[in-house]
Amino acid sequence: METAKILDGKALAAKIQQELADTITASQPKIGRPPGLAVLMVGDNPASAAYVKNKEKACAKVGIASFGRHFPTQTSQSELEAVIEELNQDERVDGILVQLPLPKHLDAISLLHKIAPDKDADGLHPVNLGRLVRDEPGLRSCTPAGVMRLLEEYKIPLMGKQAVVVGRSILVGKPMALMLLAANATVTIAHSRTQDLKTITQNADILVAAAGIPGLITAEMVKPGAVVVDVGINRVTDSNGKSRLIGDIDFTTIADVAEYITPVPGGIGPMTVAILLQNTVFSYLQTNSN
Ligand SMILES: Nc1nc2c(c(=O)[nH]1)N[C@@H](CN(C=O)c1ccc(C(=O)N[C@@H](CCC(=O)O)C(=O)O)cc1)CN2
Repeated sequence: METAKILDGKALAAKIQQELADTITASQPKIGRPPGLAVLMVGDNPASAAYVKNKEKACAKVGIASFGRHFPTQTSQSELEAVIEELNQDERVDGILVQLPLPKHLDAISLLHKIAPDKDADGLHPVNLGRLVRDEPGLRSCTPAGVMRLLEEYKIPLMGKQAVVVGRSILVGKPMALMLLAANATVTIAHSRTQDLKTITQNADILVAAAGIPGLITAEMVKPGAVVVDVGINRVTDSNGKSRLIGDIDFTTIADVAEYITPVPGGIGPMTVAILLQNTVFSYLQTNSN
């Protein structure tokens, strides 16, 4: 087998961002304001701070106004709920998201419930997850929707294929499985308690690694010719003290087995941000459609 073809999320994300910028330029004179996104960040997690900065930079690039707020670690649940309620009422704001993970004393799920479903830029509100379960239009979770968009761009067939999702988080694993199912794949979800993971992954035509465990998927766990999507974003420190980002798969060896593969960085990460912007513009256009 030749070396796998790269599913280039960075290039596709740039294309989506350009399309969104054009849509905003065309719509803004009629609507009278730009789309707005509010990213709420609590505490000082350096990775989260970098992702939030990245999201705000991407917003500025396409013409989305940022209404982000940064709160100290000790902020209470009720203070955050009040801010979300205020943003729900703010007509300049089309999308709201709470950057995850949150400090331990906060209940993320109950905060997500407070976001107005039509401003739920992350697609994590129960109403939007329900719409996904029922195959109805709605705001979709950014990372899995980014995976689907990338597979579509490269015309990867999904109908009737065996898809295995490793990971069952509400952010990625569960919505990912539902989206693959909606595309008529036969879906298996594996997780930390799965026995004999290798036997399951070896059967996958489409393998999505979203377990948050660096290098979990190795070449012998991959079916020759499979499409391997790496959702992992793990920062590790080399023996020489240098920090770098790696995914959940052993990229170098799997590239010799798979037909398509996503890199980290440059794969699903940029797609997550592109879909977030897309969700915000979708809400903006929906709100102002009459
Ligand atoms: N509320 C949310 N919280 C979190 C989400 C999310 O979708 N919604 N996902 C992750 C973090 N994340 C976005 O928030 C995210 C992570 C990584 C990237 C990205 O573009 N990564 C680059 C590399 C960046 C680097 O060098 O560090 C890449 O993969 O090429 C974007 C978004 C958890 N929290």
